[in-house]
Amino acid sequence: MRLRNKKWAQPWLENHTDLVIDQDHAVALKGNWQTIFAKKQPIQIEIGTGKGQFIIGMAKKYPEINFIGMEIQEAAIAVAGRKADEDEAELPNLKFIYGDGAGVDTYFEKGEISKLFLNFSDPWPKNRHETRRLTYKRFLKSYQAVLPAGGEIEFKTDNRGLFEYSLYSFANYGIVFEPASISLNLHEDADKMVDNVETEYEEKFSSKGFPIYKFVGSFK
Ligand SMILES: C[S@@+](CC[C@H](N)C(=O)[O-])C[C@H]1O[C@@H](n2cnc3c(N)ncnc32)[C@H](O)[C@@H]1O
Repeated sequence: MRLRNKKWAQPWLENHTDLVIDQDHAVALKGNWQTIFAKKQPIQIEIGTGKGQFIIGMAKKYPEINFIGMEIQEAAIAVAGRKADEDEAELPNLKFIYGDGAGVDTYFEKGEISKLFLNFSDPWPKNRHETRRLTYKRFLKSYQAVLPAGGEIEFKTDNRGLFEYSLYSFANYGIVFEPASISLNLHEDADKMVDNVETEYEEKFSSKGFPIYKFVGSFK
């Protein structure tokens, strides 16, 4: 997803550095993320948060967890941040990082994050772009570096090719597959939908009748 540049984005981000943290500040916070939240509680992150619908929904639903949405595109992170800022709910358990998911291990210490979400990541279907996929082994290595042993990764997509590739990538990396952790049509699975928080892409594709694939696994 490429959003058009937005003139207001850069000045807005400069005025909201307490909510949307830039890469330099994120590196400086390594090991001390609890200090910027109102309450000391587990931190979960989404990489590629887009316009923020999922992470804002999670922050509302689970006030006992701190959430961070990470996004590489300026226009998208500004839309997400502004949406959270203008929401009628106070969300002291939500922050954003304007940064690259590849650098996640430069922002967090091992165990500082308890769970990681990847939602509708860009599929990069050409073989020569494999290294850009957020489920490529280089990314998995950096996720493992910030999660505790047994830390979970949750992945949703509408893209069957990316899903198949990612299952191989997870298995090759040694991510543990729990029983019943794979869904090939999430929205037809009432049990798994109970706790589901929809993303923008999920809403768009599921409303057109496309199946949504979901994987939950954990690092050793
Ligand atoms: C297809 S959109 C999905 C947005 C949202 N998660 C959803 O499900 O509606 C993928 C998002 O991932 C972001 N992204 C891609 N590579 C990234 C990276 N290396 N680090 C952080 N964000 C990234 C893109 O800029 C884009 O906003």
